[in-house]
Amino acid sequence: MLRIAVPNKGMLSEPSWNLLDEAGYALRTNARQLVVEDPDNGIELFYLRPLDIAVYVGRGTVDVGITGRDLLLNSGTQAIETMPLGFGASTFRFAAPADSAIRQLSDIQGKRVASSYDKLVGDYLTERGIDAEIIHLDGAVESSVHLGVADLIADVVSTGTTLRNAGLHIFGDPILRSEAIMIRSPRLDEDNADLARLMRRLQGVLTAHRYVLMDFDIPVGKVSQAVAITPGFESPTISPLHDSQWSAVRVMVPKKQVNKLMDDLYEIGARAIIVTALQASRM
Ligand SMILES: Nc1ncnc2c1ncn2[C@@H]1O[C@H](COP(=O)(O)OP(=O)(O)OP(=O)(O)O)[C@@H](O)[C@H]1O
Ligand SMILES: O=P(O)(O)OC[C@H]1O[C@H](OP(=O)(O)OP(=O)(O)O)[C@H](O)[C@@H]1O
Ligand SMILES: [Mg+2]
Repeated sequence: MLRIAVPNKGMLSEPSWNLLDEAGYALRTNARQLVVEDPDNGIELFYLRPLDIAVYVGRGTVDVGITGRDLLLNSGTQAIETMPLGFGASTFRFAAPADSAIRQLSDIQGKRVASSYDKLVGDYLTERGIDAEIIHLDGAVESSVHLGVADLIADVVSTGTTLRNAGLHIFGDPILRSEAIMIRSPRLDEDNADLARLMRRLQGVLTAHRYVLMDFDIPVGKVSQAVAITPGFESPTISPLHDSQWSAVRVMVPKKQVNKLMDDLYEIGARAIIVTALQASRM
């Protein structure tokens, strides 16, 4: 059985549960359950603190886990990033008060930096030859400057609302671009069959979210032009219509491009263009 660690709370928890649910795995039925066995699907789910997941996976006591790239790097463990999961995108940034003299990386020298991600920030500064004091805080890091325990912060930024509310301004390059990822234990072979099946299932869900099925009719002489507009994953399905002058095309297209593609296809003569949502997929 494949042992999977999943966040039990925090920003990444609900999207993780939804992803596993859509991939057909059994979830816990109450918030006090710590482990769920799903023998029919060959997995065991462990609900763990997001911060701890890379520790378990890095030591190989759990085979794979869902976490954030920032949490993985901050853990300093041997767990290996395996695939991005399409949610939980954020950047990790330095920020200081608008009126502060701290405006670029070199200004951090000798200052106090508050963060929940000590190792990530410490490594970043050390690699750049900057010596600063890292003040560890568990959360609400944005309040630390106002409250006088730090001169600047390094924290997760998504919309930037929390920073704005705290009167802080981002400076310098992003320390990291993070998102939710799947990680695997260094003890688990890259081509392990159970891991490959899990990844195919998750990839199938992500594809069903990102792609739609498009059908349209097109004059036979325009098929090549149409296929150039919508090449699909491998190759579109082309079927004959009763009227021998026309073909029917079925192809998968990225959801975000649907309207532009319909415009382009219409202009070359496609008609009866229909778009259908995907319920599930296995690519
Ligand atoms: N606003 C956000 N938008 C996107 N991702 C976020 C956001 N806040 C935190 N994350 C991501 O969530 C992960 C941190 O999860 P964790 O559960 O420790 O913190 P949290 O979601 O802030 O929960 P809490 O602080 O309530 O315990 C990191 O990978 C981080 O990048
Ligand atoms: O850029 P924004 O969209 O405002 O989001 C970023 C904020 O979200 C997270 O905080 P969370 O709510 O998890 O609280 P915490 O600081 O206590 O972890 C993160 O730590 C930032 O504070
Ligand atoms: Mg948080």
